[in-house]
Amino acid sequence: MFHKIKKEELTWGESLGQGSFTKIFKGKREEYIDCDSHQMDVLLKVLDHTHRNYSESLFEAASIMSQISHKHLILVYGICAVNKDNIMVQEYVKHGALDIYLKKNKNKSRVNISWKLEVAKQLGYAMNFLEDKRIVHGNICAKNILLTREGDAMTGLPPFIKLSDPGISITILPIEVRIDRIPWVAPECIGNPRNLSLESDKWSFGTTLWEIFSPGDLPLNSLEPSQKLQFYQDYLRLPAPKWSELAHLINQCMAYQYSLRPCFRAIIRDLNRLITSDYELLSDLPPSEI
Ligand SMILES: N#Cc1ccc(Nc2nc(N)cc(-n3cnc(CCO)c3)n2)cc1
Repeated sequence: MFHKIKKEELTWGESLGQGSFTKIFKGKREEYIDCDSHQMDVLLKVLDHTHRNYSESLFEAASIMSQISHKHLILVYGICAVNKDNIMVQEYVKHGALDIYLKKNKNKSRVNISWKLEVAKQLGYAMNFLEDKRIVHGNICAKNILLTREGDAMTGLPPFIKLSDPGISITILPIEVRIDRIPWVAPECIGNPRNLSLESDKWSFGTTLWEIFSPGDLPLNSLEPSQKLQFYQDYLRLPAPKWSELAHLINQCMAYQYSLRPCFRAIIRDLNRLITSDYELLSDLPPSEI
């Protein structure tokens, strides 16, 4: 399951925003290594009191991430559940969530094509690891990608990302939330969330690729819920990026027929082809032209 953390071990820091049904805070965790104490930066993900009924799902998310270890998966130290509070304690990732980082840096030369391809490839490695272990994540999106290292084009140091926990499972969330999460939630999961599978993670990966390469836009952000539903009923596609090979990979992942979606080994191979392809032609285009 997961390690139980005592409230006394934790010191609360600044609020860092919120996830779905959770608030996140920076914190410190006191821990004793060979009987002298160490203070470690942690991220405290607190379930909203109004959604205490979801605590089991938060614990399930913590448990899944605690059972596996991979360099591109977030490290979860454990859970602290005292009286009304349900808190997931995880490693503090220096640069926070990718969706916010992309918005803040959308015209910065640092966040260029090779930077984005490197991030996409690392996410592919994390997903391939989960696929090999038959573990469904269920909430792949740029908001759940955390940036450990920004990278530096000058020294050729690549960025480094970690995939966050999935949070409250889509399988217990109301239909309104599923519709609101179109186009990240795969079509087969809208009618019946129990269709959540390794294949639906591939769909979400495609949407996340679109996010990474869009200049900080949110896909279908301007659509009403009913229009989002119609988007799926009409088998529509996201606006294709100009880079046709990238558009092709996104559309393969976002195949309405889930058996046609490529495995992550194939996705990584295609990403490597994009990396070695003549994208130099593209790299002097402004990001919005990709
Ligand atoms: N300014 C700023 C700043 C904000 C956050 C962090 N660090 C951090 N570490 C984590 N382990 C998780 C998250 N996190 C962010 N958003 C979510 C909700 C969606 O998962 C989770 N952020 C660092 C700097």
